[in-house]
Amino acid sequence: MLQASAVVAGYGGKTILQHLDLHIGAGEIYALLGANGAGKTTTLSLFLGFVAPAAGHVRVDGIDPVAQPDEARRRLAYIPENVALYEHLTARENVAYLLDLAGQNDGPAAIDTALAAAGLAAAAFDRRVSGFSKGMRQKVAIALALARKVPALLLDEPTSGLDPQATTEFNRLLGVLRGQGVAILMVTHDLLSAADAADRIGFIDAGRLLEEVAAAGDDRFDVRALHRRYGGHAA
Ligand SMILES: Nc1ncnc2c1ncn2[C@@H]1O[C@H](COP(=O)(O)OP(=O)(O)OP(=O)(O)O)[C@@H](O)[C@H]1O
Repeated sequence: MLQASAVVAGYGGKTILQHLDLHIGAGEIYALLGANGAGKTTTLSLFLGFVAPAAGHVRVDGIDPVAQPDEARRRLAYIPENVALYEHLTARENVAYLLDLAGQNDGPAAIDTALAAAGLAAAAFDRRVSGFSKGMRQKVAIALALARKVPALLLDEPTSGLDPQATTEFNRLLGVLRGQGVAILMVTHDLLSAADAADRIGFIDAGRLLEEVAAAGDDRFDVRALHRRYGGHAA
C-alpha cells in the first residue's frame, strides 16, 4: 500500500534519504524511529508528494504521488504532530466541513459513527474544538480518516505530549484502523508506544534504514533489545 523503493531524495541538491526501501502493507502498523534530523518527516513528505525522489520510486496504492498528487492524497490521511482544525467549529462541524472539501460527505449519521469509532465522547461532538486536548483533536482527525475510508494513514509524532492513558487509547485506535485494513506509517520517538502498537519497527539514521524488526508472536517486541538498538544507532 505504501511503497518506497531505492529512494534517494533531499532538498535543493542536499541528499537526505539514501536508498530508502520501505514497504507497508494493508492492515500493517509500521513505526519509524530515529534521531532528530534522521529523515523521518522527509519520508512522510515523500508519500504526500511534497518531496520528489531523485532516484527510485514511491507509490501510494500503486499511485506515484509526484505525478498524481491529488489521486495519492485521496488515499491518504496525514495527521501531523499538532492537528490543525477550525477552532470556532465543533467536532461534528469540522468533520462535516472537511468531508465536504474532500467531496466525501455521506451525511450526519456517518459522521457520528466515525466520531464514536474514534473514541470521542458523544458529549464533545457539539463542542467547539478550541477547548480540545491534543488527544481529542487526534480523535477528530482519526474520525475524518475513518469517514473518508482512506487505505493509508501517515502519523507524525502522534503520542508526543499524550499522557499514558491517552497513549494507550490512541494505540488501541490504531489497532481498530489496522483491523479495517488501513496501512499505517507512524513516525515517532516513543519506543514504548511503537513496541505496543506496531507490527514492524524501522530504525533510520542519516537517511538510511539501518534495521527493521518485526513483532514476534504473543511476546511482541523485546523492549530492552529495542532500547539497545535505538540507543546504539539512532538516538
Ligand atoms: N524543507 C527543507 N529544506 C531543507 N532541508 C530540510 C527541509 N526539511 C528538512 N530538512 C533537513 O533534512 C534533514 C532531515 O529532516 P527531517 O525533518 O526529515 O528529520 P526527522 O527525522 O523528521 O527529524 P525530527 O525528529 O527532528 O522531526 C534535516 O537535516 C533537516 O534539516
